[in-house]
Amino acid sequence: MNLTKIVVTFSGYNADAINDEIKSALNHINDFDIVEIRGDGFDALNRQDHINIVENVINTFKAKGKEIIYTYRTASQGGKGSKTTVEYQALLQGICQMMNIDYIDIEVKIGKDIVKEIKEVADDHHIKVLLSHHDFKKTDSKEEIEALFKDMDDLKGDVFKFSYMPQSKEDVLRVTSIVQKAKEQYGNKIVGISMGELGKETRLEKASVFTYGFISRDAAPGQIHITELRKQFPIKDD
Ligand SMILES: O=C1C[C@@](O)(C(=O)O)C[C@@H](O)[C@@H]1O
Repeated sequence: MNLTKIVVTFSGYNADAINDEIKSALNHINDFDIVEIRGDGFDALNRQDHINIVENVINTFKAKGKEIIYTYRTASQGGKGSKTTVEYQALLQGICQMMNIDYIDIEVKIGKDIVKEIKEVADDHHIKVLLSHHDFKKTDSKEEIEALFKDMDDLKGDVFKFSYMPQSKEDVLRVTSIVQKAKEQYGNKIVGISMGELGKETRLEKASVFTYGFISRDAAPGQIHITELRKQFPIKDD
């Protein structure tokens, strides 16, 4: 078994676009382990249409033995989501109550109390909590990233993930070394991404527990097609 799981991100903006991604993913079924549904991608749809898409993805890929992450990326973290904090909390809690997912992505900067309240609902439904932080402009300092992990640890996340935009090679190297160190400290639960062309190599490193790739179109700068990722992380039976 590989320690790094490949996550395919579905970033379609409506049912047709998601259906295309589903179809392509079914044709590449061995190239990924987990499906990430980006709920902010189809934020413009009404509640029932939103639920139908999520259910469709879950039903299709759970039957194939894949795990599911639900993510709603807010605009403040580089996503398309325009929900208020109150709406964000209600959406994530509702998804945990209704949907058979494995992980819920919670943006840690939303506020500790809100993270705790969403986590309570996730725990009740045996859903793992993936605490995330993104910055599409810069990379935080070593001290800031360490403080971020400390917060994620205090909040008892199952996975700690950050994705930063590098401005220099040093930013990329800082991310790589922090992921290694944090893995030693917290265990195999760290995902550290340096975005863009400059940071691409971080998506091929084995220290991260997940690596995110695309099937139809990239959901973040520097994302790699899942078939390329599978070459780096071949399926092993041991
Ligand atoms: O957090 C991540 C990682 C990501 O931002 C990336 O850089 O591949 C893509 C997002 O869909 C996902 O939620």
